Amino acid sequence: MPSPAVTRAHALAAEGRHRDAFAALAEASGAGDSDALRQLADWRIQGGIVRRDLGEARALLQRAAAAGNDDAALLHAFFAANGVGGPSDWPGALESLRELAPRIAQARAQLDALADFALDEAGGPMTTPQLERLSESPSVAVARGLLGAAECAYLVSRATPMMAPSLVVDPATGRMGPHPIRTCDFASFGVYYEDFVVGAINRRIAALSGTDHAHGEPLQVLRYFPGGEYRPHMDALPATDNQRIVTVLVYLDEDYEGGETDFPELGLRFRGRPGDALMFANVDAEGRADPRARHAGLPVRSGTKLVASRWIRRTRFAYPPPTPILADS
Ligand SMILES: O=C(O)CCC(=O)C(=O)O
Ligand SMILES: [Fe+2]
Repeated sequence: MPSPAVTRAHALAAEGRHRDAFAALAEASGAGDSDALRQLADWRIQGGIVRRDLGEARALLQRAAAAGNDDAALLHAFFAANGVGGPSDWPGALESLRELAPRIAQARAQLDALADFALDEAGGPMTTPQLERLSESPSVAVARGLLGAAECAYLVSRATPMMAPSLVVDPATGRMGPHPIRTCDFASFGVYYEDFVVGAINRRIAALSGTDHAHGEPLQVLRYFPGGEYRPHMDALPATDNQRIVTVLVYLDEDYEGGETDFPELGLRFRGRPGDALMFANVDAEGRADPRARHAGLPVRSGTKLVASRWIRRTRFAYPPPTPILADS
C-alpha cells in the first residue's frame, strides 16, 4: 500500500491536476515520506509530468533509501554503480548491494551472476577475450565467452518479464513502431533496469570495442520464436550527428535452429555459442554508414533464439527527455 500522499498524488494526476499532485508529493517528501520520495524520483526519471532530472532523482532515491525504502535503495545503488545522475561509485554501490542482499532476492541474484568474472574497482573487466576476425573491412569479429553462463541466465531471467513486441524507427516517418522488418520481442535495459550485471556487461562490451560504456544505447535482449526474424538492415541511422558506429551481439542460448546472423554483402553467416559475442563496424573509415555491414537475423526455424544487442554511438548517448506537462517544474 502506498502512503496516503502518494495515493492522493495519483488521484490528482488522474484528474489532470498535475500541479496539485506535484505539490502533494513535494510536501510529503519534505516531511520524509519514503513512498513520496520514491514516487517523486520516478517522476524525475520519467520526465513526463515534471522535468526529467536524473541528478535530482538520485538524490531523492538516496533520501528514500535513508528513510527505509529498500526498493529505492536498490535503484540508488544501480545509479551509483553506473554513473546515472552523478559520478559512478562502483565500490560504494557494491557495498550497498551487499547490505541489501539478505533482504532482496534480486540483489543476491546479481551478486551471484557477478561472480562469473573478476571485475576491477570500477566494474570493468580484468581481461577481455581475444578477437577472431571474420571480415577485415567492414570489421566483423568474434569474442568467445564474453559472458559467462550465469550472466546469460541472469539476463534472460530479467528480460523475460519485460519482453514486448519490437519497435523500430520507420525510415519513412522517423517514428518508432512495430514493423515486419523485426518480428521478435525485445526488452531494453534503460536507467531503471541497468543494474550491476547489465552495467558490468556493458563495461565488458565497451572494453571489447574500445569505446566508453556511456556511448552505448541501452542493452537490449531480443527473443525470436519460430518464424521470427530481423530482416536485412543497417544499424547505422540515416541522419544523425551521433552515429551507431559499432554493434555488439551476444548469443544467450542455443536451443533453436536457424536464426544465424547473416551479412549478405560479405557472404558471412555466424551463430555463436551462449556467451559468444559478435562485434561489427557499421561505419567506414570516414565514419559514414557502411552498406556492406548490412545484416539480418535469419528466421528461426524451431526453438527460441535469445540474443543481447548493444548499439554503440560515436559519443555519449541519452534519449532526449519528454516535454514535461509542468514546464517550470
Ligand atoms: O539477431 C540477430 O542475429 C541480429 C540482431 C541485430 O541485427 C541487431 O540487434 O541489430
Ligand atoms: Fe542489426
